[in-house]
Amino acid sequence: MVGAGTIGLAWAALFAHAGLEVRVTDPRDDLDAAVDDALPMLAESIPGADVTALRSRITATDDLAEAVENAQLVQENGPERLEFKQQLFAEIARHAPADAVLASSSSGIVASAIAAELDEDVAARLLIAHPFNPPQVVPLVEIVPGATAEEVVQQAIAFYRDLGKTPVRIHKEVDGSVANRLQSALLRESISLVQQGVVSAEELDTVMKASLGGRYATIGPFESFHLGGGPGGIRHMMAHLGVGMADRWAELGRPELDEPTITSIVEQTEAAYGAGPESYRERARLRDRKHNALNHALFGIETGADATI
Ligand SMILES: NC(=O)C1=CN([C@@H]2O[C@H](COP(=O)(O)OP(=O)(O)OC[C@H]3O[C@@H](n4cnc5c(N)ncnc54)[C@H](O)[C@@H]3O)[C@@H](O)[C@H]2O)C=CC1
Ligand SMILES: O=C(O)[C@@H](O)C(=O)[C@H](O)[C@@H](O)CO
Repeated sequence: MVGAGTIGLAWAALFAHAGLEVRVTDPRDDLDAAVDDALPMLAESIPGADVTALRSRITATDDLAEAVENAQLVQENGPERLEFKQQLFAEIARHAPADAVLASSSSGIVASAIAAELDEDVAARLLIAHPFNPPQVVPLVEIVPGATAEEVVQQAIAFYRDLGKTPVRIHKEVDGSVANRLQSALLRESISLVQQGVVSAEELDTVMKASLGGRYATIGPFESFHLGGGPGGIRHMMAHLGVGMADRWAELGRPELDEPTITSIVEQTEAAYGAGPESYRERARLRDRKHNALNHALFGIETGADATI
């Protein structure tokens, strides 16, 4: 595990819960304390996890070479800067085994860009394995190959599936892959509606949770449109509502994320959900309890070898 921040520590707890020996490396001077401080809340959000058992499988070291020297898979969770990740993977490749899978959690940087200066055999082992925060709760991992060898892609998909995740292979490298692009589109319109005074930030969240949030946890956008068409399905929906929906695209907002907008969104969000470490812990624990209950309900319904959420 390279990088022990929000995502790296969460991955470390999940990997450890799966019985893996995890070596976490990060230059932060409070690395051991960061692991010890994060584990109780992480364990609480992983059904059946035990803090002591997790900690026994996690070794923290500021020596990257020591951390990756025997790794089967390296999960990189460093700062979201291309040059940084290029240098980091060059160093990882120098010390990790020649057959190690090299995965980056990156939200928007593509594997081809990270591997641009790396040898072909290293690029063939490098891919994006992008989680959604928090990785130990949200099922999705977007598997986005670059010049990655097919057997490495398959190895990675199997690894994250065995971890209990829902890996989805993305077939083309685009900034933000799929989930983040969808999230960006939604946030853009959300900010536009709040900026116009149509709803407050908290009211928008309620609209989302009371409609699309639950809907898209159970059926996706296309199945939803299909079922919305009744027996006529998506064919009827396209004829019936498709044109109106397309016309509305021209009306969607393009807000500027300028200082007044940022201030308004921040003030409304903090007024609704608090701010600071204590508030973060309280809201994050609530988030994780609700999402785990949802996971249990959804996975409990669709069981069997080909269960998909
Ligand atoms: N925070 C989020 O919601 C999500 C973030 N990601 C991605 O995960 C990656 C990490 O993001 P966060 O955990 O949020 O960032 P973070 O800022 O919480 O953690 C980054 C960590 O990298 C460490 N670091 C800096 N230089 C390093 C080095 N040379 N070697 C090892 N570690 C080093 C820092 O000390 C820090 O602990 C990014 O690529 C981000 O795009 C992916 C999904 C969600
Ligand atoms: O929201 C998430 O968990 C992921 O989509 C992310 O990659 C990050 O939050 C990212 O969107 C921040 O820009």
